[in-house]
Amino acid sequence: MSKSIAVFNQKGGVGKTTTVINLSACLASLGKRVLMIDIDPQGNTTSGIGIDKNSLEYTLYDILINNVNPKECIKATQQESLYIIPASVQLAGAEIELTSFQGRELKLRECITEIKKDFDYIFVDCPPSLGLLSVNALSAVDSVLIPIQCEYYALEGVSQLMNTYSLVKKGLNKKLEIEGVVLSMFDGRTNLSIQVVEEVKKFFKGKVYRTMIPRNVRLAEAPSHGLSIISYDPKSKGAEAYLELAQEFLELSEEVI
Ligand SMILES: Nc1ncnc2c1ncn2[C@@H]1O[C@H](COP(=O)(O)OP(=O)(O)OP(=O)(O)O)[C@@H](O)[C@H]1O
Ligand SMILES: [Mg+2]
Repeated sequence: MSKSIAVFNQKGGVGKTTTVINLSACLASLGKRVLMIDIDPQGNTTSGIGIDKNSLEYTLYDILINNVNPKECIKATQQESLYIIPASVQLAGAEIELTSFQGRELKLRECITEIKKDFDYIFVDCPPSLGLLSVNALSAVDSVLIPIQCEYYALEGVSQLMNTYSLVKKGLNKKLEIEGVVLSMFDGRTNLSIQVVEEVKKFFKGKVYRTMIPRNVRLAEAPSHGLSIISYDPKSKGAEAYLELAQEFLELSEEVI
């Protein structure tokens, strides 16, 4: 069994990268083989897991543009069973260079098809845009995981997000599903957070994970040490939450397959 998931929301700073790194690390700690693919030119997943973006021989750019074999680009991380295809700022150029390619929306799908059987889960960290890199991600995966930040305007942009999802599902990737919606940066002391939870649940019906990720300063600190939260501070509230999310994710995703 093998599943690929795009972590997608075109709104910036909602917790996509934090979720990719920490959910992947938790799943790896539970014995799964996990690959993260960084398709964001910001390269936050790459640096956040401790990889120096300036010392890379190959990145995702080389797979998409130079036809380098994906297997050559997979790097091990400090954690057992956790791997990454890194990104560099070169990817920003890929968005433009790809436009002249035939099958430009399907380059990442070709990549994932070649390596899928080597992993239990593949998570793709999308950039905060609806451009060609995000379309590549949505066209390549089995499902989409949507992080939503518990703040005012949380649902702003969700209709464009769902529109892009529907267009890709209708055209390029008919099997695409919604994996789940995760509420991030939750603060149970504020009415606003509680109100956002209600609204999001109303909008996404049964798709919202029971586990919510609290606002936790340790989660914000971990990437500057190049570590996931379970390596940086395994006793923190953030680590507890992502471990619980990993367990819930496993229960639900293995049910669907
Ligand atoms: N639960 C949390 N508690 C505290 N800080 C958090 C939490 N989740 C994310 N952050 C912080 O909020 C900022 C945005 O998070 P993150 O980078 O994961 O969002 P993103 O959606 O990937 O952003 P972008 O759209 O720029 O790629 C980061 O500085 C991150 O460390
Ligand atoms: Mg990010």
